[in-house]
Amino acid sequence: MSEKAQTNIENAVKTVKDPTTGLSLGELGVTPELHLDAGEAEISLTLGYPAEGVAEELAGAVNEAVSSIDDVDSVAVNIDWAIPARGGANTGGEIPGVKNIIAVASGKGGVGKSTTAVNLALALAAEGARVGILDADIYGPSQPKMLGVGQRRPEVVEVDGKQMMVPIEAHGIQSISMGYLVTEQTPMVWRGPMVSGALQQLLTQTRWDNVDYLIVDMPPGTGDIQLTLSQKVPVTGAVIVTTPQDIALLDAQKGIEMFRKVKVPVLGVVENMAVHVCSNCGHEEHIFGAGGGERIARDYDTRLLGSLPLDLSIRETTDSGTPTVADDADSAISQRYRAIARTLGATLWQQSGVSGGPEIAVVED
Ligand SMILES: Nc1ncnc2c1ncn2[C@@H]1O[C@H](COP(=O)(O)OP(=O)(O)OP(=O)(O)O)[C@@H](O)[C@H]1O
Repeated sequence: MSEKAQTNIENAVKTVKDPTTGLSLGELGVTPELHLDAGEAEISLTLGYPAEGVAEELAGAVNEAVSSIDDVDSVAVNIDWAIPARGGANTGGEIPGVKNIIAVASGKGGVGKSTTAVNLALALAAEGARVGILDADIYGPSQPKMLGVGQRRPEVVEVDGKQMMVPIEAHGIQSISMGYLVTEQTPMVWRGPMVSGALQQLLTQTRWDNVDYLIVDMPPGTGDIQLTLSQKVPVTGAVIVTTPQDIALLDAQKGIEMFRKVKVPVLGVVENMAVHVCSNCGHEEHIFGAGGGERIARDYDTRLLGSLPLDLSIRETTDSGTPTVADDADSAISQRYRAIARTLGATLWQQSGVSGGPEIAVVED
């Protein structure tokens, strides 16, 4: 194949739009790898986010862009991904075996933060990433139940002379939780002082196995505990979960402001329980109000990553130990979680390397 045909192919591929970001592959900095043999073109693309759900669509678009080029008789497209490590935004140091840490937080309890965190973790895995989840909610750890692994105890192994916990695998993701370490009988008064030390221990003494994304299910609220955690943990970015009520949105704003103070980039907002679809007649109703997530994302110069409906199946599946995405990764609701997961991955990929990160600086009001 001529050099001209090769250049034409490269140029054509670079104009193709990535379905997740809407940006062209050229704008995303993706360089196609070409193997040309007579009229046969084999094109390999490596994205920086897990893209299982859109790989076929993207391959089709590349195929279409290239097949009309002179001298090209057949096209084969391979889509793959290699997730870069973006490092932490503060001085907590790296966590062995973890590339990116994403804190999932909410200003207020009960908005569905843990449900969103676990389904997001499973969605990232369904999209083709290696994922871990760390349940940092010491007062009400819910991940063991949501993942259906109850109060199991992690195995402890020695690595380089150090005692390390082996995460508990469930539905294809690695997990560690305060719930594996404390029992319901652990007195509440012990828990407060334990928080920061215990979390640090969970982070540094867990033998994460080659994780692209570690989702941290943060304790609810924006008090001192959360502030300390966001400073101690080398968080790459944060996701804020909110419901559309004004009161929840106000708390979500506090969450965004908290992460800003400690210079952790807010990757976006997830609006949970955004709309109720009647299971009898299909009527849609915004029982908690409409457009709140969009508004807060706009006001705070971040993005709405997506919305989830108030849906009985989310509660039933997640509360029974097989969260929505693990139950059926292709259902309409799972597709929503997966779209959020892709956008999240792509946002992190495109975030100019915060690796090494700025020095932590708490901005005083
Ligand atoms: N979109 C949804 N539709 C229906 N039920 C939901 C949805 N999201 C969460 N729930 C349910 O709401 C309850 C609270 O959710 P969850 O425990 O995730 O909230 P949380 O914000 O993490 O709470 P806390 O801050 O108290 O830990 C759970 O029973 C969960 O199954």
